[in-house]
Amino acid sequence: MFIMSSPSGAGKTTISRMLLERDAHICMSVSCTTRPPRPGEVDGKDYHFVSQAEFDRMVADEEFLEWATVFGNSYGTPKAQVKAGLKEGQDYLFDIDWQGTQQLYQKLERDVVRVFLLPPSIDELRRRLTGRGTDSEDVIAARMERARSEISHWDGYDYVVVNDDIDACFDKVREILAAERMRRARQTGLIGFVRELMTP
Ligand SMILES: Nc1nc2c(ncn2[C@@H]2O[C@H](COP(=O)(O)OP(=O)(O)O)[C@@H](O)[C@H]2O)c(=O)[nH]1
Ligand SMILES: Nc1ncnc2c1ncn2[C@@H]1O[C@H](COP(=O)(O)OP(=O)(O)O)[C@@H](O)[C@H]1O
Repeated sequence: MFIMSSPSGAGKTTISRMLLERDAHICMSVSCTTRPPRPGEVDGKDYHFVSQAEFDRMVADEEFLEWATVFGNSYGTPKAQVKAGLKEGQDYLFDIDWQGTQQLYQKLERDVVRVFLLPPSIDELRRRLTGRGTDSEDVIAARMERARSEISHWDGYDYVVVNDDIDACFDKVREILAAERMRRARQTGLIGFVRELMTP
């Protein structure tokens, strides 16, 4: 479970898309949200867009691995897809906030890798939010307001990467993923091979 969090606008979505395009072994954990779709967002791909009533039902029926309220909207990770995939060794990418990260870490610590992206500066963060052109000025102001408190949660992550140059940032994220895949505990497929090597 490869989690990427950042203050809104720092570049998680962009880096996630690059990773999904270039790494055939990881797929996205698609969250449910009550926020309305942005232009270009596809239901079932970017998010499952659901009503508040449907979200509340899913919470009551314990269908989420974790869920949280962000910017007044509800977001949650549906259990079913991820649990089944993990069992088969599938890697999942999560674009979730610090609250969700904490919940996943508490439940599934050994399977979790936590990466936090930082913007190179507060001014650049504002430029990116404005440049993205998806939010009104009020929403951007609220996201900027929240950015500082989100950044304060950076100590709940294993890795921190500054997203200045996009390609350099992407390379670093890929290196983290590659190294984490090489952890001995995750290479259970090598057990037979190592035994064979040790056999006199
Ligand atoms: N806890 C949690 N957070 C989520 C989930 N899905 C998205 N988020 C977070 O909700 C925040 C807002 O996401 P979004 O509305 O797509 O705007 P963004 O900040 O521009 O990506 C981001 O910090 C996401 O990482 C989820 O399933 N659970
Ligand atoms: N390294 C970068 N340099 C310049 N612009 C960037 C960079 N990374 C992302 N962006 C742009 O900043 C905006 C916000 O990025 P996005 O990936 O949507 O952020 P998030 O998902 O964290 O809210 C987008 O318009 C994106 O194209």
